[in-house]
Amino acid sequence: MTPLARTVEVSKHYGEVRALDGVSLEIHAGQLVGLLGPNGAGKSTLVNLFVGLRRPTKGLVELMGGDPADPRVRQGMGVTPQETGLPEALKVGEIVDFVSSHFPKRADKWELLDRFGLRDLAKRQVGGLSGGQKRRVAVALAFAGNPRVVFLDEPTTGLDVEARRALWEGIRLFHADGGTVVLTSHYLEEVEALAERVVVIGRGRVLADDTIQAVRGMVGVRKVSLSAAELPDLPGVVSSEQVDGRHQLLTSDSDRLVLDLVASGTPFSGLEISPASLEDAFLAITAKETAGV
Ligand SMILES: Nc1ncnc2c1ncn2[C@@H]1O[C@H](COP(=O)(O)OP(=O)(O)OP(=O)(O)O)[C@@H](O)[C@H]1O
Repeated sequence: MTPLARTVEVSKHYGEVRALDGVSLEIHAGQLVGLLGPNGAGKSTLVNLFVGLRRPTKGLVELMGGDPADPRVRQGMGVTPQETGLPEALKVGEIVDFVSSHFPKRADKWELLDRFGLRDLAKRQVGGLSGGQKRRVAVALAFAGNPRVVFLDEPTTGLDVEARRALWEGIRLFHADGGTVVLTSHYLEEVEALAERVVVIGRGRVLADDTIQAVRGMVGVRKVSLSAAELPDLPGVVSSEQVDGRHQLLTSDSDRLVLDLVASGTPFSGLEISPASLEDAFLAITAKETAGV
């Protein structure tokens, strides 16, 4: 099956900065894909390449079998960039009319506003909206041309829990109708709530491309912290550092680590075990990858 969007061995450099490094990815029709990664991982760069806002330094990017910079190809695509500016003097309904008028297959305005819980704001001037309301309008606009595929770069940034859920619902409805969605996020919870497939990006590379369950297992590392003069080599440790005189070890099997530590006879104190942050988990995946595990 021809992918709806794909990159083949794509690299993108900004001067000395290598934002993407040999990324090959296929997005198929009907998929809801989450691009997950820490700050600076390359997620926005990848989205910008897919939607034709940037050109790759090396490699191939295709959207619906064509060049993403081609206006005919772009008609089938919707995007909400990470940062958007909306004309403050226009009303929400007017902006929807304005944007959808650029597309041959425009979405029904009221249906679109309902989908994203925006009907009550239709007659409000954008300049008077809260940051979260503006963000919801910006995301809804990605759907104004009845696209086949939408790219949403951190769609729920700055939204409270209720607004986030309303937005997720709008995205789910589009997907349930057969639409394809690619969204970026820092939050595993967000990707978990929406996506079936997760692509973990780190330092410009694809670190994992799997189901949400598999990625959750991969990032299910724990942080074991303790005080000890010196630690022996412990199996299963993916990274270790000293913070404020304490050892901090990341492992996917903290029970095993503690048993090995006790068995080694090493004196220690102040043992604490906590779930690792996603940031730590990414580091762990990166460390595994570097070690070729
Ligand atoms: N226009 C630019 N000029 C120079 N460097 C850039 C530019 N855009 C991005 N970069 C760099 O490329 C790398 C990847 O950035 P990118 O914005 O794609 O990451 P990201 O995963 O979207 O991060 P975030 O989650 O913080 O938005 C970073 O090191 C960033 O500083």
